[in-house]
Amino acid sequence: MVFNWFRRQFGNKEESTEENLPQTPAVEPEEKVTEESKEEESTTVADDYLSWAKAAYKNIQKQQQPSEEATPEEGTESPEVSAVQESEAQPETEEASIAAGEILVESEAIPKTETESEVVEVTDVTEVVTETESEAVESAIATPAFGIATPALGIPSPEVEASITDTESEVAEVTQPEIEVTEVESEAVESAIATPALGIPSPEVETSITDTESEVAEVTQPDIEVTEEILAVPLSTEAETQTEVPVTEIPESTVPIWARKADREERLKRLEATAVEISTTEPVKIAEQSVAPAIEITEDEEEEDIPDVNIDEGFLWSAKVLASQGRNPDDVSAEEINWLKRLREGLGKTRRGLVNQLKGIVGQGPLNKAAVMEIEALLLQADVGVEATDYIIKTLEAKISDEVLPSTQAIAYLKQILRDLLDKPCEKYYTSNFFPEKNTLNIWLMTGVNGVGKTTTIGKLAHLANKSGYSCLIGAADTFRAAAVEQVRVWGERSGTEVIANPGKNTDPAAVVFDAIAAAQSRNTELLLVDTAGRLQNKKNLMEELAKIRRIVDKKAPNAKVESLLVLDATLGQNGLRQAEVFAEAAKLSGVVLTKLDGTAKGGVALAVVQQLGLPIRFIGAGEGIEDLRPFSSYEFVEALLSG
Ligand SMILES: Nc1nc2c(ncn2[C@@H]2O[C@H](COP(=O)(O)OP(=O)(O)OP(=O)(O)O)[C@@H](O)[C@H]2O)c(=O)[nH]1
Repeated sequence: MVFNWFRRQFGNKEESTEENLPQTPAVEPEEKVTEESKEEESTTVADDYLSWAKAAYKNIQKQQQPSEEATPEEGTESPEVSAVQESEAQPETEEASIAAGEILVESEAIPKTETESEVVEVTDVTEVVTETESEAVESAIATPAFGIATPALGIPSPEVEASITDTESEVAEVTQPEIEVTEVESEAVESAIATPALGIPSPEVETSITDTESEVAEVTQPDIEVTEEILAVPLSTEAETQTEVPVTEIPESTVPIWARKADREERLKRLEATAVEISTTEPVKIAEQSVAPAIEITEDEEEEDIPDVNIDEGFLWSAKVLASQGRNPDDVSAEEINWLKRLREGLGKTRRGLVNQLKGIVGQGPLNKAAVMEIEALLLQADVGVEATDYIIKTLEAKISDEVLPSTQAIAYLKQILRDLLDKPCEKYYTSNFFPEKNTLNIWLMTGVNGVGKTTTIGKLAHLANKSGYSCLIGAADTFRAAAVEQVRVWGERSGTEVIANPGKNTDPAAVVFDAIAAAQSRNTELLLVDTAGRLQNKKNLMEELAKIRRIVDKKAPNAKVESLLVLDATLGQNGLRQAEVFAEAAKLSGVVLTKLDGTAKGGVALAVVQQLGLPIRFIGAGEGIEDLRPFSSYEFVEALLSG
């Protein structure tokens, strides 16, 4: 099942309406935690979170099982899958190819599964010894639907070669009894059954498949006569017609008959005369179904790469954070746990500076004026910024003038103030949930000066979108800097996302945006990420260019959901905010992506960004890896910042 990272939930691709969305995780739990924390920080949650953590751990183990066992998820009948697997693993099948290999002197050992190119080949069915085995191989090959009976042991069978490409697939001609497997063009899914006939002709079958329909294109010869000697194994349960492979005679000689030149012509004639007419679209479906699981399994193994999860201190902390947000342990992925661990590690520097001292302050007794002043100094040092610090301190002072705040509650209350501050922009002007809408063109314009991590962020977002089930495209519209397009391309490759670019010099970025939108529209892309120039000769140029891009977007894609994200480098602290103000003026910004939160003691800048720019933080980056960017959650951020 796809885990939608933008929505932070498992779910099918169709659930995309706002109404279906869960509340921003931070809101409810925060309130809950705050109430509970009047006594002790999150007591109920603390009591429960261990059982929650255990349940989540079991759930994650369960999630990891299917890919380990390579069980198909859907759309495939399990017998077919196991058939594929068996056929790969069975020594008998192996023997079959070896045996066939003996017959076909020239033929190379053809792998049964070429996983990388999504090719499945199964060869040399002839030698399959038992009925079960041949069935297994056959269903893997998807010949069943052709209704061709496959002979066992030494009895000829048709040579079928099927290929499925993006738009078409073919079952290639069987021209000779020899095993002659032609590798069909790359990017194809190829099923090839090359069954050497020991002197017995095979039918010729040719099938072509298109996106929406499949057909057996040519059947050159009708009716195959079947002799009693044939161990006809029905290949299909679904095919309405079954045809059995003709056998005229089985040579007694151990020398394969096909090897005798004299017989060759005669066999070819017989082959033509016995070609089978098959007319159905079923075969293709079965072929696809049969092949698909093998590919899915491979992709799972190669791409999903579910990280190991151990119940360590980081796991328990992550579990507590997720449980506090009302998350269901059955609905949590290993990646979420790992991301929270990374975030916490990333914010370690800021936290160590802040928390230890905070604890020192609040540990001295009820929060008083002197303690508040010390907290103020700490916040300023953590680059929270003057405005945000003023807001926090004022709120804190108001609280302590109303009631005496026991030291045990001080940090909990401070956390609540920080969360409120971070969520403030979403109260009035911005939506709290930020995600691409399904089945709609979403265009996200990415802005920010060079070096802040804009390209990296685009790649990470594309990766996140792809793994969350969105179709994604990147438009490389930063044409001002020569290397920018190349960098975007690299991230496009890394994330498996196509990049629309114009390699020409001094290309108009608006033209690239135009092309990218056209491409996105023709492909029904759901998320188009547009890289824009980070620096121009002056502020006026920058503003003009961004405005022009926006005009093109509005004109060319009036129905698209357009967002504009500013990428900011957390390590720049307050200095980054000055750049941000320029962009905030130039582009109608929807939010901020804060990068490089790892390895900086200036993580507090997130609060300054929100307070000074009035913009919500939408994503945070805490590392250079493709997985190191996730949607922002004020709750998780504050926990990672202040939970020692
Ligand atoms: N530690 C850390 N490094 C990051 C993060 N995001 C990006 N970087 C690094 O920052 C550097 C600049 O990133 P880019 O994505 O090239 O930045 P850019 O804004 O596109 O800048 P140009 O490439 O100059 O246009 C790279 O070395 C990235 O690996 C992050 O979250 N954490």
